[in-house]
Amino acid sequence: MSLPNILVLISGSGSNLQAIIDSVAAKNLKANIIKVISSSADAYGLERASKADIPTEVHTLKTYYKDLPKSDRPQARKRFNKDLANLIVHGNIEGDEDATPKGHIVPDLIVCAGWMLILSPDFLSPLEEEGVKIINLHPALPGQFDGTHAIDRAWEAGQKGEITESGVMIHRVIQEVDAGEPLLVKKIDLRKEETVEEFEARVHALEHKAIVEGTILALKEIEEQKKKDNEEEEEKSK
Ligand SMILES: Nc1nc2c(c(=O)[nH]1)N[C@@H](CN(C=O)c1ccc(C(=O)N[C@@H](CCC(=O)O)C(=O)O)cc1)CN2
Ligand SMILES: NCC(=O)N[C@@H]1O[C@H](COP(=O)([O-])[O-])[C@@H](O)[C@H]1O
Repeated sequence: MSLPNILVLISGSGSNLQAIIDSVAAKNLKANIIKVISSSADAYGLERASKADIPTEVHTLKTYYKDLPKSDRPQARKRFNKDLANLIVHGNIEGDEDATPKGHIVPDLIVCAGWMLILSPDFLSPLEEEGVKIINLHPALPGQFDGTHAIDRAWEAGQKGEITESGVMIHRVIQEVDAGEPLLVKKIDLRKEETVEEFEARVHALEHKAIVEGTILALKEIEEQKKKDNEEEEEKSK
């Protein structure tokens, strides 16, 4: 039985990518990491991937924005998303099916592990058509602090006594940011006496568990769906 293939999207340090790499190496997470794509050329996660002999690509928005007037940025961002989808589905940004590199693999699952750009329908729709599932790690509870700087926002709310708990979640990626169905939610208590750095360290430790468990859950769902599809095909062929 071949292992499922995952592609990881990152933008920064890649500590969650490292948790996935380590879990694959320990054969806890039974999957192939076929590629890491970073939205930043400076992401340390690229080094983590290279050290693990995982192919990497850099796909930066600023490359598309270069020398453009701000009024042209929406169109450039549309192109950025389309090209990223083509890169993942066809192995080239043009989407040229005749130029798909030999041995190119379309992932079963994309894991957003600190990918810090909102993915538009120009990306989501082609991947959905290809049957590729996408999950995201977000350091907050469902509906609590969508978007960026969630850890800082949770800590500040805790300091004000507005909340007593936060958490991390692995959720399906839909157009509405951080609003996709959660696959996994892990809660964490907020402590008044704690600095934001101390809280952040506890959140990251929780993330590193959640990203592995959430990826395993997503892959299990994919495998179960594939089995069901195969059974339906067999029924039809009788
Ligand atoms: N369509 C979706 N795209 C993404 C989702 C999602 O659920 N749906 N999750 C995010 C990850 N994420 C939080 O978990 C997140 C990351 C970044 C942003 C954001 O506002 N990005 C800005 C740029 C911010 C910056 O440069 O500091 C932007 O894209 O313009 C929101 C949520 C991944 N994508
Ligand atoms: N909204 C998305 C978001 O805030 N993602 C956050 O980016 C960090 C990536 O760390 P890493 O690069 O060390 O894995 C993580 O804290 C993750 O929750």
